[in-house]
Amino acid sequence: MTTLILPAVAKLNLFLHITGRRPDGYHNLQTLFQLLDTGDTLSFRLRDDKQIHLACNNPDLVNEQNLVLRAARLLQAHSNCLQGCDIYLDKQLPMGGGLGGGSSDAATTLLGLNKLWQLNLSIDTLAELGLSLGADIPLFVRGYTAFAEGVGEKLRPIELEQKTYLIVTPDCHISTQEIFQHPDLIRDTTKINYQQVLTTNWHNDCQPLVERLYPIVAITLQWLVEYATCQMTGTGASVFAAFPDQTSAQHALKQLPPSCRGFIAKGVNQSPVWAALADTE
Ligand SMILES: C[C@@](CO)(OP(=O)(O)O)[C@H](O)COP(=O)(O)OP(=O)(O)OC[C@H]1O[C@@H](n2ccc(N)nc2=O)[C@H](O)[C@@H]1O
Ligand SMILES: Nc1ncnc2c1ncn2[C@@H]1O[C@H](COP(=O)(O)OP(=O)(O)O)[C@@H](O)[C@H]1O
Repeated sequence: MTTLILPAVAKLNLFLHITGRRPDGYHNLQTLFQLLDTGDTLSFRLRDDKQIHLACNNPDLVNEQNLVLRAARLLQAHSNCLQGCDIYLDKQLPMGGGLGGGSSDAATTLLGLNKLWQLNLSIDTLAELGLSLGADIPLFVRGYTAFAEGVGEKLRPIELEQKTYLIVTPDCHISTQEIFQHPDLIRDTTKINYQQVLTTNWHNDCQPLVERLYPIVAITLQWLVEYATCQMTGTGASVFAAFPDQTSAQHALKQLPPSCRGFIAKGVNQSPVWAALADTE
């Protein structure tokens, strides 16, 4: 096998509870990660030399900070691999929107190159490598909808109804770091256990602060709530609502405020990257 084309799907945080702050400044959280069926696509082509090249439909994303390149270089160094690759990233997901696109791209890169370079590293090892690059990456490496604790790396799979979601991203960029460092962030929510996940009050502790700092997010939620119960994902700026079917989601999407991007996606219990990897066997 010398080429591989794999999806890198988005996630939603159906709830995001912040339960404390660790000595290293990171926050302990409890979150319900819902994987979606929609996202970016990555193509990998094997090289016989050690070079790793990235191309992308958005040229601004071609730089050493891109999580795809960082993941590829980390894996190559970790495994002392003598091969390289050409990677093409077809970027479709809004960036910095709380949808985990960058993390998902990184996870798909780890999974894809583990296969292409025939490294046979375990999923635990790939998840650990991923965690050193970002808190959300283990989720996408493991590839199942999950209840998460710790910084989001302690994952327990959970089967959820596969609902249709409308995801709306207002035109603003929110830094995850800014929100976590803010003195007014709610960081003392009572912990729940796995048995309480489906019955607890689903909310996002970052949402009140983000609505205050970025009024465009509050306005977007006010627009969406006219159609369905809605919430913010991650540290924003994207918001989402579940709809009973595709038609009603389409109806709301057609009325989207001009400054927003929106798309419809289905919740899935397993990441499509696993089916795509299985197809290559
Ligand atoms: C909170 C979540 C929920 O999904 O938000 P989104 O990024 O998706 O919006 C994620 O776990 C974010 O994951 P990720 O975006 O990978 O965060 P990282 O790069 O690891 O961290 C960015 C910065 O946020 C802060 N941070 C992040 C995660 C965490 N549990 N506590 C923190 O305090 C740290 O200051 C860190 O330097
Ligand atoms: N492949 C990538 N796709 C998107 N963003 C990336 C990528 N690599 C690095 N980044 C950086 O990571 C930041 C967060 O990206 P993303 O994962 O899309 O958002 P979030 O963490 O809010 O869900 C972006 O603002 C960008 O600077």
